[in-house]
Amino acid sequence: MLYGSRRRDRFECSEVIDVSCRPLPVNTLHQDGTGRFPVTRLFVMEDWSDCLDVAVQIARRAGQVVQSAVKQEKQVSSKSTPTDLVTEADHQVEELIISTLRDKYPSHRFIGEESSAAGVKCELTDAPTWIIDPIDGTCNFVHRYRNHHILCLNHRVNMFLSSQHTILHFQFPHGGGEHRICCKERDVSKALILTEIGAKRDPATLDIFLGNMKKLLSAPTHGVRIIGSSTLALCHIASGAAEAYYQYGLHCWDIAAAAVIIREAGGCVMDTTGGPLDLMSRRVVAAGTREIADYVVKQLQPINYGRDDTDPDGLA
Ligand SMILES: O=P([O-])([O-])O[C@@H]1[C@@H](O)[C@H](O)[C@@H](O)[C@H](O)[C@@H]1O
Ligand SMILES: [Mg+2]
Ligand SMILES: [Mg+2]
Repeated sequence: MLYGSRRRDRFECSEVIDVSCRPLPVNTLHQDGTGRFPVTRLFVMEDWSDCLDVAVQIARRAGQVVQSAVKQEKQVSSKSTPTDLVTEADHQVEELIISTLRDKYPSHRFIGEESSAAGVKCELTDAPTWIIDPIDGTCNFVHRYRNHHILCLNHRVNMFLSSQHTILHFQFPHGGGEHRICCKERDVSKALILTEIGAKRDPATLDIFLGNMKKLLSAPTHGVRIIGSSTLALCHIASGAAEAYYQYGLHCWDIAAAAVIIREAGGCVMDTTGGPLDLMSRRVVAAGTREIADYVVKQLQPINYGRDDTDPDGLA
C-alpha cells in the first residue's frame, strides 16, 4: 500500500515508501538548517486505511453515475474557454464525492475541479486534502468518444485512492497488489510519447504546442498521441503502454492521483523545467526513465497557463 503523511510545510518527503497501515514511532527529524526537515523515511502519523476503503466505495458509486450518464442526453457548457467543457454529470459526481467525504471527515479539505471553476479557492495546506477530478476527459464523455474518460481521486496525504476508468472497467489499483511497471526504455527513438492540447486555442499557443510536437516527432520518436484525458494518459506511462507524457495547461486534479501511480510503478514525474513537480503549476513531464524525461524537457518551449492556486482560469 502506498502510504504516508506529508505535511507540506513541515518537511519534504524524499520518497514515498511502502509502509504497513500502523502508526510508527515518530523518530527525531534532523533539521537541515533550511527550516525543512529532510525526511529519509515517511512517518505514518495516523492510520489512513479507513479513508482508502471509503474512497474506493465512492469511486465505484461515482463510476456508476458516469456510466449511466454517458448514454443520456447531456447539458454541455464551457468554463475557461469554449473547449473547456463541463456537464451536469461532472457537477453531480463531484457533489456526491465531496458531500460523502465531508460527512465522514469534517476536518478534511477539498480541491475539486468544478468547485474551483465556481470560484472556490484552490489551496493546499498541511490538512488532509482530497483532490478531485470527477470526470477527466469530459470532451470524450460528451462525444461518447471511445469512452476515454476516468474519475480520479487523490488524498493529499500521498495516499493514492482508486482511479477508476468508468467505461472500460479499467481500474488502477490503489498502489497495492499487482504493481504496474513503467517502460524502462532509454532510447527516445523507440518512445511513444503522449500529450494533451490544453484549453487555449489562440494562434500563438497553437504555434508553440505544434512546435513542441514537431520537435518530438522529428527526434524521431515512434509517435505522439493525444487521447483527450491527461490522467488516463499519465496512467498509461505507469502501465508501460507509453514511454513519456508532457503537457502545459492541465490542473492539479489531473496530475495528483496519476503522479502517485507513476512513482509507485518506478517512473519519474517532474516539472517541465526538469525540476521537482509543482502540483499547482499546471505543467508536467512524466516518463518511465529519467533519460527520456530529460530529453523531452530539453525539447519543450513553455506555454504559460498560470497556476491553480493563484490564477485558476489559467488565462494569464
Ligand atoms: O476537463 P477535464 O476533462 O477534467 O480535463 C481535461 C484534461 O484531461 C485534458 O488533458 C486537458 O487538455 C483538458 O483541457 C481538460 O483539462
Ligand atoms: Mg481533468
Ligand atoms: Mg474533469
